[in-house]
Parts: sequence; C-alpha cells; structure tokens
Amino acid sequence: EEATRFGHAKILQRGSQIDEAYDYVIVGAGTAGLTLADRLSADGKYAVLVIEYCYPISDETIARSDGRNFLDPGISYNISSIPQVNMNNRKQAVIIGCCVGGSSAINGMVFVRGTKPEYDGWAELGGPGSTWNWEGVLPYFKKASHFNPPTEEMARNFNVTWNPDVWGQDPANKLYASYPNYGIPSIIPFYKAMAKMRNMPIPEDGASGKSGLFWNPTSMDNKNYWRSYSRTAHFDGIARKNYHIITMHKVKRILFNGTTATGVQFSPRDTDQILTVIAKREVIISAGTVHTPQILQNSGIGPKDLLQQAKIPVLIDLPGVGQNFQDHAFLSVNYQWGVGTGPVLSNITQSGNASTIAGPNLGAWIGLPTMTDDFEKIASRYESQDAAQYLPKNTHLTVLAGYRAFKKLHAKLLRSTDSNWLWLPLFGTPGGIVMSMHVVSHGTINIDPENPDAEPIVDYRALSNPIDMDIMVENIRYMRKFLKSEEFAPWKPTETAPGIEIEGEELREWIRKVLIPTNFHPIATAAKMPKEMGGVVDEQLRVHGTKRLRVVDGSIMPLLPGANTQQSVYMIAEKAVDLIKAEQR
Ligand SMILES: Cc1cc2nc3c(=O)[nH]c(=O)nc-3n(C[C@H](O)[C@H](O)[C@H](O)COP(=O)(O)OP(=O)(O)OC[C@H]3O[C@@H](n4cnc5c(N)ncnc54)[C@H](O)[C@@H]3O)c2cc1C
Repeated sequence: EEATRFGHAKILQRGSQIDEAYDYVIVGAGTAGLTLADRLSADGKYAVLVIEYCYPISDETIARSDGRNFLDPGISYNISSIPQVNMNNRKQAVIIGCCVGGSSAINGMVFVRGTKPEYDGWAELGGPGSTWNWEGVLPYFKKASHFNPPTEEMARNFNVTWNPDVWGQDPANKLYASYPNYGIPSIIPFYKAMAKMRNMPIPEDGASGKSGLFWNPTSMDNKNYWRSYSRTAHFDGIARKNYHIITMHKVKRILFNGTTATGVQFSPRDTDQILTVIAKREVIISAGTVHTPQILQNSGIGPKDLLQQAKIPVLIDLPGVGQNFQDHAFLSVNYQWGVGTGPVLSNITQSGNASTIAGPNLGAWIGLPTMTDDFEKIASRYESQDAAQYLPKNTHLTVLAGYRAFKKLHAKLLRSTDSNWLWLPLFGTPGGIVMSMHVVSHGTINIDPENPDAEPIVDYRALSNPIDMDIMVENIRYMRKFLKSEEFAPWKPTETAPGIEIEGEELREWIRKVLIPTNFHPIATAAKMPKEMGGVVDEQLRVHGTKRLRVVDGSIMPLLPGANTQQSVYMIAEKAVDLIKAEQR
C-alpha cells in the first residue's frame, strides 16, 4: 500500500521496518544496484531489499543537473587519494555519487561504450569460453537503454549519424539515450578539421564498437531534456510490494555460514548499532569500485596480509580484492584564438534549448596508430618491460600474473586502430581536454588497517608505469597537430598552457603538475578474472571461493573500456540479471 502511495519502491528509514529475510539483498542503490533491484523484483516472485548509505534527494535537484554540480558535498562522498608521488605529491578528490541513483545521479551523462577489441579483451582475460566478448555484451547494451534518434534538424546541420541496429528501443525502458536539440554552430569547423586528420575513421555510430570521430548521445530524457539515470529508470514510478529500499544505512560486512553468504550486517549511518538481514537466495554487492573492496575485505575476503594487519579473521585469502584499480586520466591543453573570436558560422541557425547540452556530444575517440607513427615504438617498449617493476612491492604472484596478461592484451590494443587510447572531446572552442582512455599503471583501494570502517585508502599510483606518460605526451602532440588544421588558420590558435615550445623533459614536468588521474571512472577492484590471475569474481560474477555472493558494479570490469563507464555498468547489471535468473530454476 505504502509503496503504491509514493509511486516508487518502498523507502524505509529504520532498520525495524525491514522484513527479517529477503530473497535478494543488494548493497548500494547506485547505477547497477537499482537496475538489478528493478529487474529482479519485476515478476513479483522474489523479495528484494536494497540497502543504501546515502539518501534520496529531490528529483528536481538531480534531474535538472547536468553533472556540473558534482562537487556538491550533499550528493558526493568526501574522499581524497593518498599523495601521488609522480604528481608532485598532489592528492586527488575521489568523486562518487552519494544518493539514491549513486554516480549515475551526478555524472556528466556522456553515454558511450568501448570498442569491440576492448570487450573481446574482457573475454580474453576471463579465459576460454568467456561470454563477455563483444557479441556477448552487445545484447545487454541494447537491453539497457532506449535510444532516441536526434531531431532531423540536428542530424542535418551537424552530420549526426547513427545505426539503430546497435541500440534498443523497448518502449518500456525508461533509461534514455538522447541527443540534445541544440548544437553549437562553431563546432562545425572542428568536425571538419578532425574529419581531415590523417586516417581518421568516421563510423556511422560510435556505439557499433568502432573508434573514430562521432556524435554520441547523453543519458537524457528527450521529452523534458532532464537527466535519465538509474533512479528515473529503475525506481521512480515502480510500486511493488516486493521491492524495498532502506536509505541512510551502511553495510559493514557480509554474514556467512562457512563460505555461503547468508545475509549482511549493517548500521544506521554514523552509528555502531548492529542490524542484520537474511538473504535467502543471494547477497549482491553493488557498492561501486571504491566501497565494494572495503565490504569484501571487512568480511574477511581479501589479501591475507592486509586482513591480518587489520585483525580481521581471514575467510578467503583472495589477493586481488582492491588491486588492479584503473581510471581514465586527463589534463587540459589551453588555447586561445590569436586573431578575432573564432569561427561563428553564419549559414546555420540551430533552434532549441542550449541548456540541453550536458556532456560533450562530439569527440574523437582514437587508437594510438591513428595518433602517432611512434605507436610501434611505444608498444615494443611496453612489451619489453619487466611487469614486476611496476606493481607495489610484495604484490601477490597471482596479481602479477594478471598484470602480465594485461600487458599482453594492452600491447595488442596499442597497435589497434579500433581501441580508444585518446578521447578528444570537441566543444567548438580551441584546446581543452585530452583524456587517456586506457592506463597501464594499476593502483589499489584497500581498507585502512588502523580503521577499516573509515573511508578506504585510494592510491591511483598515477604514472607509476612510464608508458602512461609517453601516451599523455602523444595526446598533447595530437592536440597540437589538430590545432594546426587549415580550418583554424584565420584565427591563429595560440597555446597558452603548457605553451607550444614546451617539449621533452619540461613537458613531462608540466604533466606531473597538472595531470588529473581520474575522470571518475574507477574500475577493476573486484575484477572478473580467474583467481590465478588476481581476479575476484568468476564469469558469473560470483566471488571466488564463495557461494551465493556476487559483485555487480563497475568494480568487476577487468580492463577500462575506451569509453566513459556508465553504459558498461548498466550492461553489466543487465547481463548479471540473466546470470542470476539462470540459477533460479
Ligand atoms: C562526477 C562523475 C562524472 C561522471 N561522468 C560520466 C559520464 O559522463 N559518462 C559516463 O559514462 N560515466 C560517467 N561517470 C561514471 C559512472 O557514473 C560510473 O561508472 C557508474 O555510475 C558507477 O556505477 P556503480 O553501480 O558501479 O556505482 P555507483 O553508481 O556509485 O553506486 C554505488 C552505490 O553504493 C552505495 N554504497 C557504497 N558503500 C555502501 C555501503 N557500505 N552500504 C550501503 N551503500 C553503499 C553508494 O552510496 C552508491 O549509491 C561519472 C562519475 C562521476 C562520479
């Protein structure tokens, strides 16, 4: 009754209001968590409880936001990395969403997926028979969202093309992928200049697993041009008696009978009061890449030495928990027009609402061979490295074996024209962001052994592998080549930072000063790989060595897709639903 009255899943605020047992207990009402909860409760057969540390905020605050207010402490966690030695000891703010909807509520809404060789790499790292290759993930990408093509005016004026075969259009799906109804005319010369760059591929649709120059949709409802996210798609308007959510409660650890998960222990936020709930079928951890390893480690699943240091009884020595951490890294190369105010196109007027533009919708997503003739040198240098030198001392041999497998795969991707190593978003103004879409330095996210319940210790280990520096140098050089395009000649673009004359060691020094080692796309702390390779979950996303315990969120990605991560998280959740249902029979 209560559920129906509010028009969304039943929100509980006190532990005393929850039932003693549910079929599925999901930890985290974020991007993956709400997708799972909706799908698993849809047929009414199973009772689902979601436990969320944060609280629901007004629809309007979130729906209207376009990712620019992500620093608002009311909707994000307050976590900082440890000082990064290769970044002049700077720390980095670790931004993740703290509200019902998780990071999907505060992200930049760029809605893209990686390329075919990248997901084929996920399968390669999974071992023989893996179904996480391109063919095995595409149906779930299609299932995850409802695609709205651009308006005719947008398509005509801005050359927006798409391929409906790689998108879903289920009318029942409320997670929308849409284009804005307004384009910035000055972006057109940028499109033309990029299209003329040497060997630049222009796929019909970037969602078809190919690199190149393309327009991408954003996660936006094109009826009101508001944010579309896990809450609007999988929570609002869904009134089911078997779908409960309790907010403002923190899951501390998983309860076990032997190695079979039986429920979770949780507490009202900022208290030590202990509450428990039973999971009759499964516990599913969807707490995101930063907190999922903390919950596992605090439950006795993780690197043995670390657990012993924290005085946590070891249930399963699983060395990969919290390791393999990766994120995209970026910096801004600043330019200004030396003459005039730049291209303002007189022959195009675009009607619509400029405020519909969220993240960038046009960009070049390109492979290293498209960027530089030196790709082979970089790939060979990378291959010749001794992997052990680039991981923390005392790294477990299984994690090292995994890193070696990454290296083999990454070396292949470095030579592929269909793997995105650089994202250069185009905004219609000179210069801007260059983003490394793969990093070869792996970091760690571990509990603080002195205080395991406090926020975990995040170490990007940025630039610990010098190949990431080599690639960032190439990114900057590519921006410079691009700004030399004849389209921009009349306005004489001038590089203001670092400055065109800055090269060599000076350029590297500048990179260390300004690099941002995250685009808030953390992954891989519970990587889907065999245990012998430092993996945490198997192909069914079950935690190695346990029963009835799965991880379903960004942390299971073994390798960064050359794309912002939300669409991959939705895909993972949709695929997980089928894996979970296969075990219901
Ligand atoms: C600022 C920002 C900008 C971004 N921009 C883009 C973009 O433009 N495009 C794109 O594709 N991706 C973007 N991303 C990344 C994308 O949003 C994430 O990869 C994705 O949403 C992660 O989903 P998740 O389910 O793994 O985790 P989340 O969505 O973060 O969900 C985890 C949930 O678990 C809860 N939780 C954690 N610990 C506990 C606990 N102990 N007990 C109970 N609950 C807990 C959290 O509060 C949270 O609600 C961005 C992310 C951020 C933060």
